[in-house]
Amino acid sequence: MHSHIQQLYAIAAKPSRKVIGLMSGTSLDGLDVALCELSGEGLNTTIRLLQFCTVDYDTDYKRRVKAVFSKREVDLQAVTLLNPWIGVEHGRMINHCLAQWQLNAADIDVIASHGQTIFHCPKRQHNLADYSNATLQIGDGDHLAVTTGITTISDFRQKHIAAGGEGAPLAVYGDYLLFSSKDENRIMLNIGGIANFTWLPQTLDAEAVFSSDIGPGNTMMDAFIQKHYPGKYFDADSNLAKAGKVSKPLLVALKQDDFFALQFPKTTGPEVFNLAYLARAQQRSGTEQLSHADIMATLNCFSADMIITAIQQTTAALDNFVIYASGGGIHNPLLMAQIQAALPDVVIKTTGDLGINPDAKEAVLFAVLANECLVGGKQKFSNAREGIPGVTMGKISFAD
Ligand SMILES: Nc1ncnc2c1ncn2[C@@H]1O[C@H](COP(=O)(O)OP(=O)(O)OP(=O)(O)O)[C@@H](O)[C@H]1O
Ligand SMILES: CC(=O)N[C@H]1[C@@H]2OC[C@@H](O2)[C@@H](O)[C@@H]1O[C@H](C)C(=O)O
Repeated sequence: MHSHIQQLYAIAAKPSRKVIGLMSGTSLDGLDVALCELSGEGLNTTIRLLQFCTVDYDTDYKRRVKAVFSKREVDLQAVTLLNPWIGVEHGRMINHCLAQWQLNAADIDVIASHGQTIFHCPKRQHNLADYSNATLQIGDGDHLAVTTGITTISDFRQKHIAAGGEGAPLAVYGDYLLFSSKDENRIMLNIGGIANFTWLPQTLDAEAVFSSDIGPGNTMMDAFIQKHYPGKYFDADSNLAKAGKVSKPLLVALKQDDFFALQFPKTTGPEVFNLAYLARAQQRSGTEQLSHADIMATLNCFSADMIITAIQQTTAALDNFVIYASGGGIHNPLLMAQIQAALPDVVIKTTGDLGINPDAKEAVLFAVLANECLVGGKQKFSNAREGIPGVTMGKISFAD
């Protein structure tokens, strides 16, 4: 047996594994690094979040990635150069975290890397008969493995697409395994650049659970701030949005998109929900002259309303469910207040109440997927009807 396969075998046979989960999302704010200890597999998975940090991207990093991020036309050389460059940069960031945590590469069993999505394109978006659902994450796993000296599992989304899914959201796989409960119906709501949710009925019925994107979370608000307030990245504490007034005509126009009429599950990204989308809605509604504050108030309300509608559609016949929120949007007080006001009887907690720091939740998800890649498979979780194939995801890169 090759020593690398032997090493994987040994890791899989351990009573518990130390996995670093990585997530770099659509907000491009930083790399979320979650050191997890996992044991078991499938519904018997147990996890402890040992360490978490977000390594902020500097202006130069953001500029490089933004040059190719969610754009139809880019410099192909830039994409080719960024693929290994991001792998190495993420590797260096992990090395920095390990030093801070006073750990060595040898203390870690595997890294689980999401990479950086630069384009997400389900079939209904490109509409080209010869092509399937497609998504592209860069930040190559081999470069991460060599830079850190740690076996790396990466590029999780391609298998999902190969097996019939849209490549996202993958949250359902981790949420179902970690957060399903016989005691209550749960909505796991993640408000990142794009908002998504997982429905976890207390029946634990694998055929009924699903996750779906909802629409914009922070992405349009962030893009607006970055364009009009150079040097700022988001509307801290919703201060600008709070100073404005929601424009009803603009809000109505923003909600007019075929995406919202589609059944769950569905996926989207900043390729759709961006400043061009806002400009078209302003033009249609004759609201080009609105103040920045009014536009931000309206974008905030747009994100909140679509989240509220998605939750109401999913839980229509139920009043006993709890929302567990995560993602950067939970730090946006106006957004959260609007959701709570529309669902006054619903308890909104965070994944912190379930032992997982809400800022770390997505990085933790990839650690769970890596654990499933190594030791899972006995618990066949799938729902082909909902585009949730029962497959193992991730590609393995060795460090030498
Ligand atoms: N204090 C705050 N006030 C308002 N918004 C905030 C605050 N802190 C964070 N945010 C929002 O959270 C965003 C970061 O969210 P997060 O890290 O979940 O994004 P992501 O992981 O890139 O997203 P995705 O889930 O789409 O991949 C920021 O860009 C900002 O919009
Ligand atoms: C293609 C892609 O990177 N999608 C992300 C993005 O960020 C939020 C939402 O859009 C979600 O669909 C997904 O990430 C999470 C981690 C997921 O797959 O569950």
